[in-house]
Amino acid sequence: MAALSLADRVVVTAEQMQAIESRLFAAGMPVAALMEKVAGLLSQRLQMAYPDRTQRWGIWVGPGHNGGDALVVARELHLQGYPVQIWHPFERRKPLTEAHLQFAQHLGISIACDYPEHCDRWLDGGFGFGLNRPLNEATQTAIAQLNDSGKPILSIDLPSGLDTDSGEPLGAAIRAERTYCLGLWKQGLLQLVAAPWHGELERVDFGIAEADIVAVLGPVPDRQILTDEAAIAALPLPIAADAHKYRRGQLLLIAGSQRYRGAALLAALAARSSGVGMMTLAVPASLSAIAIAQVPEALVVACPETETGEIAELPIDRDRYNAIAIGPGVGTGPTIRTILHRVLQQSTPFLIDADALTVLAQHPEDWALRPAEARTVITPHAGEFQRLFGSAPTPASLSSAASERSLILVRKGPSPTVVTPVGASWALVDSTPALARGGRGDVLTGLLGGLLAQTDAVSAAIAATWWHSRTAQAIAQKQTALGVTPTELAAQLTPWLGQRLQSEIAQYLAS
Ligand SMILES: NC(=O)C1=CN([C@@H]2O[C@H](COP(=O)(O)OP(=O)(O)OC[C@H]3O[C@@H](n4cnc5c(N)ncnc54)[C@H](O)[C@@H]3O)[C@@H](O)[C@H]2O)[C@H](O)CC1
Ligand SMILES: [K+]
Repeated sequence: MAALSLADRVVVTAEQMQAIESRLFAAGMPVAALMEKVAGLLSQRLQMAYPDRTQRWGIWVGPGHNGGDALVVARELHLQGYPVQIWHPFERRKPLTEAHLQFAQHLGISIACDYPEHCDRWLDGGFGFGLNRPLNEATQTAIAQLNDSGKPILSIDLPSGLDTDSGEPLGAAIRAERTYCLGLWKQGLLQLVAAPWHGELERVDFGIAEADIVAVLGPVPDRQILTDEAAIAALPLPIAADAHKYRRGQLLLIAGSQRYRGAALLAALAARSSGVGMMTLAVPASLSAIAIAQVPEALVVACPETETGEIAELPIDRDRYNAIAIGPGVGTGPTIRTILHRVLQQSTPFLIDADALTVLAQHPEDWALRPAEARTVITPHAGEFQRLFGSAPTPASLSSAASERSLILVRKGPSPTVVTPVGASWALVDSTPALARGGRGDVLTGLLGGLLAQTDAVSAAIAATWWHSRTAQAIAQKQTALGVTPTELAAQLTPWLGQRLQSEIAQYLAS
């Protein structure tokens, strides 16, 4: 696998991108030359992706350099024989943008001040990382016209209107089919709130020197992209030659209730795929027969159950586990809280999800039971995060939750993100919306729990997040998004990883 450059991995705020850009300019790179280079690369990409020269391109041009980029692309597309229509509904513009607008006019490209109909596709060069205040009404109307046109929109750098750091629309935002992020990943694009707007994400590398990135972000940047490289390194592979089932990790998975039987099975099947050495599966007694039938390698503990079919108590006396996971389908009754208390007080690495998170959200004082040095992982979706911490998951709220509670946190949803107590984070860029489906969280919990028994908590979180999202993407590619059932996901984890690691496995066997 080719080593990735720092530019592939880092995530920046608007301020950081501006600081990096300023270093390039101060070192002698002319602003116009950089725009020419970046927009030239983008224009080549667009010509490759959209070779049909009968299709008319609409180019929405804003007042700043995002608009300048769009004008360079407009010029190149025009010169390559595409019909091009510019729309520039702004009175003022930066000098470089003005120069490109004049040149476009000189070339005879049609420039409209009012919304032009009859474009087959739009390029959004309205605003990029320079957007610094809410959009006025006229611009919001322009964005609505573009979004309502029904034509595909491709955004330059960011969908216009999105805040570069938070990913929130500042009044309105372009709903892009694809966003070509320029140079470095912008933090806002990787936030949950940005998901409805950015479409497919693609980065256009333009060769920013590592020294300039390091000068602004430091040698080990806090916020990183969750790359294949990082995830594969985080897997508990290769397995040591002296491995023994007890040394390969022992997991206690506490899951299921009469009401939610499937959750326990999905989690257990996924845990099995993690390669965990031994799994003890604690379920209500009435589920034990089906659990043994489905996951014969698990040591199934049939727990006494409450009247409502939840686990009443945990008939396990020794703590010999490398990790404990609780949550999928356990229910939220008082006995679950008692079990949670017991596990919280131990120092065993602990993964808490689903119903168990609901119980904790109802009793935040229970967090105090956790020893400070113990590793705790939680995997909330946005709603669970809101209930637990009282705010939507944002870069700031995620890192303060992780540091205050000393948590390794996996924020589920689009661009799932792993956050650590010391403020490091890894965001997966292109997850699949096909994962938004009941039961997928149970699969993630099982997989992560199994990995947690074998490796450190941060590695387990990184590896599980990547593994389960990438497997889902592979299923969606073959069987459409409709085919990404949690059952199929659990079943495909191992085959997909085997296929993905074929070259690594061959190298390992040859060595
Ligand atoms: N990163 C790089 O190295 C390169 C970036 N390029 C492109 O340039 C934009 C950033 O350009 P900038 O001029 O700084 O900002 P914008 O184009 O996003 O727009 C700023 C422009 O708009 C005004 N403004 C801000 N907010 C509003 C508002 N709400 N309503 C109206 N006007 C607003 C502001 O005053 C400015 O005049 C980056 O995204 C890239 O696309 C380079 O071309 C290549 C290298
Ligand atoms: K844009």
